[in-house]
Amino acid sequence: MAKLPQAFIDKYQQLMGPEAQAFFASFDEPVKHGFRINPLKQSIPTGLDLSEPVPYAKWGYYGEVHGRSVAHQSGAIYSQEPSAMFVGATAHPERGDRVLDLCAAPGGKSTHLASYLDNTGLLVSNEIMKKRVGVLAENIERFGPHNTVILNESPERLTRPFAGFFDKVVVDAPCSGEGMFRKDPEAMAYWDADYPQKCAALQREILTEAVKMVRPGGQLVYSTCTFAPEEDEQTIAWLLDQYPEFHLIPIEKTAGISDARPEWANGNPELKKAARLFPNQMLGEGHFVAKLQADADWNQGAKPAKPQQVGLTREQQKLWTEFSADQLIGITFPHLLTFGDQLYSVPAEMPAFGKLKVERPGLHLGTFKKKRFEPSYALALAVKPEQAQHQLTINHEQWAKVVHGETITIDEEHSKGWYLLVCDNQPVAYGKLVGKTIKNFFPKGLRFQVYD
Ligand SMILES: C[S@@+](CC[C@H](N)C(=O)[O-])C[C@H]1O[C@@H](n2cnc3c(N)ncnc32)[C@H](O)[C@@H]1O
Repeated sequence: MAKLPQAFIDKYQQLMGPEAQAFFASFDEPVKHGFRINPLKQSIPTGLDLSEPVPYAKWGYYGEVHGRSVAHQSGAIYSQEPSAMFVGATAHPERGDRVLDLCAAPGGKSTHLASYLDNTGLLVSNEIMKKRVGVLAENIERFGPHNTVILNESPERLTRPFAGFFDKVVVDAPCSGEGMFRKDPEAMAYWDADYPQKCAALQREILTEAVKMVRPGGQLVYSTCTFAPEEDEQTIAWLLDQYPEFHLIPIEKTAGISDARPEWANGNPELKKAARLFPNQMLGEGHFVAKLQADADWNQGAKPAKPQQVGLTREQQKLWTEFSADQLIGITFPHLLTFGDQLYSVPAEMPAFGKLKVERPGLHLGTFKKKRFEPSYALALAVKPEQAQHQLTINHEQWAKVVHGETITIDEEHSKGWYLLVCDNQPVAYGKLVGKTIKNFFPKGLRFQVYD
């Protein structure tokens, strides 16, 4: 039996009454796993069990995929707990939208939002913690979107360049994590009876900044993975009070997802429009999700920064043009920018970076070396096999060597140069062929051993 904190038991016993027993019992049930397939990739990996779709989440399935599989490492799937999928499904960006994921690491919601955008519009994926932004960048680069900027900023410092800028702002807030108790019992060690109230104070600070970046008539999606009313209904009740220009939009609820509980806040019946995901009522760990729309006169007259200027030196342009003409088919990157010797494709609508802390100004295309261009791992994962002029299919054993940083040899000779390495129909890296040997360029920091 899960050893839930006594103060937690007392609190939910009082809030839920007879329903509390089923809620507590659900903490002894097995964790429900899930994954989403990546629509930005050309094909679905073979061998996945797609028999149990998550009914409310486009691309979502119940089940578990191994972290050291080709499907996972190539970004063809993203492992995500099923109730967390309800956040992206609720935000549901349209093609061409400008979207901000304000609290983004490790990237579950961002990759889902990128799936909807389908390489159109702009996704700004932000994470305040330096030590978490690296894994966010890794996960996004594996997923392969072309239109994503990754920042490492506080919400407050984003509000100037992005004033009234976004069609959709997602705040997947830091919270007391009660919905993590089953998956990660250590989350209970951080919890005490005052923790939800402390988190609620931080959530209000974050929301105060988030609303400044919503365009007139734009939307805000707020979510937590906790059950605490202080952080859920009460936070939204506070928001509606502070910002009468924002209104809750009803969310379609299926598969055991239920209305939020006005009686756990100030009784405002509007709060029912938000959603509660309880582990005893649906197949997932638990979440709270609210969707709000701003009035058309909200943030009228706000002035975001002008678009980022781009451009390359003549030598850089020549090297990139040669590389892309030789390597890429039907795929262009018109807004190019270098940071040092690193080449990036910057989404066209991105406001000027100014003094923002930038983890990735866009899709990393590669590195300019003396008189040559070296493609990046991120580019390999952002290209579909049909878009690659030169590719080599490798088998699982060869893939295991590539991700471990070893060279591999092939049977036939091909012309010397860069090849997109493809395993199970998924691009996995670029390699440089010399004779029958493929030199390894798999990033040192990401190397791993497939077999124990
Ligand atoms: C629930 S997690 C986000 C999970 C992520 N959206 C996903 O789906 O993978 C909340 C994030 O908020 C970040 N955070 C913590 N304090 C913050 C603050 N003051 N402002 C903005 N974000 C903060 C945390 O570092 C954490 O990565």
